Amino acid sequence: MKREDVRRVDQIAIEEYGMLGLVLMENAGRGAAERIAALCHESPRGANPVCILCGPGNNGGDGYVIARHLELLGFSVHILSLVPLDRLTGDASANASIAARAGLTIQIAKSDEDLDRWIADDETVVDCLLGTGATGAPRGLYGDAVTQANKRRGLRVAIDLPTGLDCDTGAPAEVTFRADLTVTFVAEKEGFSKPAAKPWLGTVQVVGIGVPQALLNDFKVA
Ligand SMILES: NC(=O)C1=CN([C@@H]2O[C@H](COP(=O)(O)OP(=O)(O)OC[C@H]3O[C@@H](n4cnc5c(N)ncnc54)[C@H](O)[C@@H]3O)[C@@H](O)[C@H]2O)[C@@H](O)CC1
Ligand SMILES: [K+]
Repeated sequence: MKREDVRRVDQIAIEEYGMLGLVLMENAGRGAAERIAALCHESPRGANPVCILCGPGNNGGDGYVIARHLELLGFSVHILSLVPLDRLTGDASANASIAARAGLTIQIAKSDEDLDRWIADDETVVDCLLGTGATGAPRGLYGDAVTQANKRRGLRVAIDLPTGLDCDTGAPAEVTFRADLTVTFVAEKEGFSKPAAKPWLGTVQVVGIGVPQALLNDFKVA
């Protein structure tokens, strides 16, 4: 599915079907947390604790939901946000605020040194940095975070798509998150089928976010 179409599905679910963005994000985050937990339990590299890297948009918002559900599933979780929480908006801000009030550990990384210090070598790293709203190669601290994550020995899980991968063309940026598992929402993104994308995706699992079948049919999603 093309980036534009998958974003339209979210938009139509909200604007025409009256679904709440928060509900879609909850479904996305909960589904992803369950897949991450299953992977950690079955893989010898599946470490607990889990480090969740959160970016500025709704992909970051998914990360706060994932953290809350992983804690409920018995994981020790910490969140590294690349932006101060007061810069978040909408559903991402709401979920960050819930996570903060719930006492989840949230650190704000301001430099490459922070990232180096705070991402442990053997923990599972979850990439909620950039999703379908990304344009171009990861800039600044986003590139640094991907580089640091790729150096670690633990499992890596990308949420919706690996940061740095162009989801329409499948072309990786010079710095692209190298996932063992990509949990993607609604449908596989168009670029995932391209040979260039394969080394960055790992196993791909699709998680539904609860939008009605009628809407999926309009976009020819099985
Ligand atoms: N209601 C919805 O729309 C839903 C969205 N979902 C999640 O939301 C994601 C899309 O969220 P957004 O549209 O907020 O987009 P992103 O979360 O991808 O964030 C986009 C923002 O990141 C920054 N950015 C863009 N390119 C960058 C680059 N190359 N380097 C550094 N910073 C960059 C810009 O500030 C941009 O506004 C999806 O991938 C999915 O994970 C899910 O929660 C399901 C529901
Ligand atoms: K991501």
